[in-house]
Amino acid sequence: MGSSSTTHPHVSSTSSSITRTAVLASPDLSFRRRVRDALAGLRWQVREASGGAEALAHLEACTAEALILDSWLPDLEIHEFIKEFERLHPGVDLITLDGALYSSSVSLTRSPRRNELLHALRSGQDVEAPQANAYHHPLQEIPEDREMVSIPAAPEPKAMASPSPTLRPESRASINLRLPEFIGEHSRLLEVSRRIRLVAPRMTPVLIQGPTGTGKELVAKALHRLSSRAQRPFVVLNCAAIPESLLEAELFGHTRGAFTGAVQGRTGRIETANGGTLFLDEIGEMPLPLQAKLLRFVECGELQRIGENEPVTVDVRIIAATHQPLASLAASGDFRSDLYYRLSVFIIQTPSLIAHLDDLPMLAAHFLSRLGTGSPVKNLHPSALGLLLGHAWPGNVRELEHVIERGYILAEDRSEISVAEIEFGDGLASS
Ligand SMILES: Nc1ncnc2c1ncn2[C@@H]1O[C@H](COP(=O)(O)OP(=O)(O)OP(=O)(O)O)[C@@H](O)[C@H]1O
Repeated sequence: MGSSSTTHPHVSSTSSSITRTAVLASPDLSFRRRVRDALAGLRWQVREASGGAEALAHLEACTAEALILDSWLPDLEIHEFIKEFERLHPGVDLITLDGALYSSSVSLTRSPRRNELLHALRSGQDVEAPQANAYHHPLQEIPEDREMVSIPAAPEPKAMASPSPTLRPESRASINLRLPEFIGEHSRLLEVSRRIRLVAPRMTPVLIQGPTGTGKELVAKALHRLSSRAQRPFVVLNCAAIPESLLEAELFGHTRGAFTGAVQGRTGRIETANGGTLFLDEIGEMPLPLQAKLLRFVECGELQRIGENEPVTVDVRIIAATHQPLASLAASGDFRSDLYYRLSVFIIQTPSLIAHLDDLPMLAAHFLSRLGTGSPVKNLHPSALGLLLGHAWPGNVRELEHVIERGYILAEDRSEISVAEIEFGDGLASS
């Protein structure tokens, strides 16, 4: 795409006929294309990756001399990605874009290729001279021997909620790193991320099982975000929150006058999710007669709105979640076993907080830093942390999130949350 065959004026004779390879990891397609074009003129071959797993796969498959890394990756937590990269590929140069200033800076290992790459990146983005050491890099763990220079902003700001690229099925998914939104390093949590990466690009139905507040909805959203359906709707239906009498109409939709009170027609959640993902939360609460109708839809992709004879074809990926032992319910006849087998082709189990209690300090710090946005971050006094570590956590991570928020508010303008500010779900102060 528009690559130039002329040598860049800023680049010396180091630009030879030899083709070198750089891996470029960024979810931003237009940024990748700009950098690729800029480097092509300097005989750099660029292998593009939309996520971290794909970048690691490229690095394994080719002899790359540099990795150019965006400030955010959709599938891997960036600090851990960098650590893994440096462990596996110590000889490969790393260029990182600064997230805080929005890609206005890069850090780069010192190497003979440094100037050439920098000039190429700048030429692709039409910028001024570099300003050495002009910013504070947000990635604390980047070694200090990396030089900081400025390049212009390229990618658009990325938020977790924004559409992100699909993981290609061939992306290496078995790497033992977590997705950015999952805080914690316990092997059971890493397994959740691994499974999400493996199954997200596929149509396979997924059943998410785990106690309340363990991140089942977080898993469903990540599956959608990393699928080819990411730009299409993600629709949630909590089967426990809607009265049984209304659930069918909510799911399948109805025509005007289909039943008493149906003063106008309504599109059901399945149709609303067309092209995207339908997340059926608390599927174990779905009444048996409705399970039969859902099974029909799962089997043939057709549904009938209440009051209408013609079936409608809808294309949705179904993700279901439950805190109940669905296999036991199916065995006892309280849940349709045929539907159970249809929905549970791939199971992701979210662990209770007690099962990964070592992650509690990290999770608490994460929630505190989120609460501290725009104001000084508060810390937990060691005795308050000890109290948290001794709690049973029936409400899991959600309960922790709420306990931290209460403590944060109760600590008023103090920078430390003490034992006195730790209140568990019963609302009683701990002391
Ligand atoms: N590993 C984690 N890292 C960061 N946040 C988490 C993690 N696990 C859960 N959370 C947070 O905990 C809260 C509860 O998560 P979520 O709603 O996904 O749980 P759930 O299992 O679906 O709960 P329920 O069964 O009650 O619907 C959310 O704010 C979510 O972001």
